[in-house]
Amino acid sequence: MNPTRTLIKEILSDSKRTLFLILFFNISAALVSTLQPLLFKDLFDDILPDKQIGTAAFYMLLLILIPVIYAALNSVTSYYNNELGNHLSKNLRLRLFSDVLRTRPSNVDSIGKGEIINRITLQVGMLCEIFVVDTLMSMVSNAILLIATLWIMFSMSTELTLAAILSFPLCMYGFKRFRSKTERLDKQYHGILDKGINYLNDFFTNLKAVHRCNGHQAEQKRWREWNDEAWRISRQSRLFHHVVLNLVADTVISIITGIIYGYSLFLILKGRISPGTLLAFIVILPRLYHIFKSLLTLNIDRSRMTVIINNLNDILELEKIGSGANAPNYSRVPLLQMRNVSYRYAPADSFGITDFNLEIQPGAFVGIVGLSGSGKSTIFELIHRFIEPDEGEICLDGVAIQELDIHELRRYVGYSPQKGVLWNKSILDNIIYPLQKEDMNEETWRKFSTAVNLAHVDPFVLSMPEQYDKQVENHGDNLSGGEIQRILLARAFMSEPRILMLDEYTSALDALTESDLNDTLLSLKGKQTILVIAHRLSTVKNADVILVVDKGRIVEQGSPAELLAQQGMYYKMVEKQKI
Ligand SMILES: Nc1ncnc2c1ncn2[C@@H]1O[C@H](COP(=O)(O)OP(=O)(O)OP(=O)(O)O)[C@@H](O)[C@H]1O
Repeated sequence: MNPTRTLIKEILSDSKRTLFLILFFNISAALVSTLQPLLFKDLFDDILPDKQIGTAAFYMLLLILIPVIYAALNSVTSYYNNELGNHLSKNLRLRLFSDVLRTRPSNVDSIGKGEIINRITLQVGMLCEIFVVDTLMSMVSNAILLIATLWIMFSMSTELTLAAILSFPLCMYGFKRFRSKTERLDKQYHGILDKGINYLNDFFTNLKAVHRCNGHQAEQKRWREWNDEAWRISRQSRLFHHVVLNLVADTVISIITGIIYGYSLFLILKGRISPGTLLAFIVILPRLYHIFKSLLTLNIDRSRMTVIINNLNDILELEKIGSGANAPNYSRVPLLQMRNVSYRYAPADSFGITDFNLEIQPGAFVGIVGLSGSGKSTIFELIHRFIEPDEGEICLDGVAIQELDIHELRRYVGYSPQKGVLWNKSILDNIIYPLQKEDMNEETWRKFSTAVNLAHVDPFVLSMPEQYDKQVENHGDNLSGGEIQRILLARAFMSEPRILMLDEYTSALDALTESDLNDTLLSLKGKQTILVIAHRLSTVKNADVILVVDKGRIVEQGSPAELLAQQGMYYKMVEKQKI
């Protein structure tokens, strides 16, 4: 099953009217265009020799009108082609985007963000253009035109028509051989564009680092290298498409046309065809070969489409996050359990989390501490289902988290991550995300007001001239680290989660603000479960329980006083942080 092809069929199934209109105007244009050679034949064989001046003038008028009508019919066809192409590209993009939304963020990286951007935008556009304009419609219109043209040709001279169509299998053989080469070149061409967009994406994310580290020359070199490669591939591809293919096709066609003209002269001399027939053939032959050429390049277009379709299949086939159907019980704070949970980021990694067993009582305030890279954030990533355990299970009130609706789970369990980024929108929009200002009602404004109070956002926002309307630039460049942390914290409070997971939320805060936020967490104690990862141990000094994680395992567990008395790892960390 090819998911992109199935999707295209699905989308086109509700465009039957447009498809019918395209077919109708195509057939009309084909029929109108075949009249011209017939008129020429009549004019030169009968009307002019008989000196029927009035009829000749009428024929001349028709000869002028036919191309105009043909062009008008083609314009209408193009309009509907365009409509169909736009309908297809819009719906393909919508569907691909919704698939990306349902994909685990780490899986998105397996293709690359830049690559996905390129595929969803440019490649979808190209696919629709090639598919609708060059392939589907070209196939239909050329097939119709071919039938009409051959019918007229046979009616004028069977032997000349047979000679003219002999060239078809010859060209067909020649073009078949080019298909694999086109496919390879197209794959390279799209690959290099993907790579370029990925690089630019990376470059703009690191723009400040480039300036900070004087990386101008290094980046100039990388960009030049990409351009050199892109130029080489694009040159090869264009040379092949425009020069080799066109040259070969046109040369073969010209030779055959020359032979046919010579043969027609021979037939005229023998009295087997009239000069009018020759004239009609002179008009019709280029058209016939144009049809042949279009039908033959269809093969090439199909291979170009295959490359893009395979790229889109990669996106549609990315593993989606499964969702259960159960809704969590918002009226209570749940018991959180991790039973024998193990997870490795990659098979070769020695650990992520190993054999983790944990039971967190409803309403507990839990501090999670440990050395850098010991696996603390991995716990939160597992609970929020960004990753799934290789072994064991995580339960809320005895229900495995996979059985809960994924969106409900993420509302029920709030998560403020260590490396959070802001949207380039206002501070208000960032806090209420995913709500929008126009969606806000009395209830959500109440939640907003509570959230900004709890996160101590007011003190810095109200001192700004634009206050909550202040626009965030470059994902937070115009705000301090501590301000960003408080905005993200307020966002986590907005959904009033039953479990709140905060990863290093005070790392960028001054001691006074940290102390205010510690008071906030104390005030929430018992009302919701709070899990806090912290390197600054002052952040978790009020915790009921401290978990000390080392190399993916819980090595110590107990109240701060108990752990201090044990004089183990926690004790050493506290001692080291004393001034
Ligand atoms: N997305 C990932 N892919 C592969 N390995 C990862 C990924 N994220 C984390 N790791 C690795 O897993 C281990 C645990 O990482 P984790 O982020 O859980 O540590 P941490 O205790 O939160 O560290 P820190 O205190 O520095 O934030 C580390 O060795 C880290 O390099």
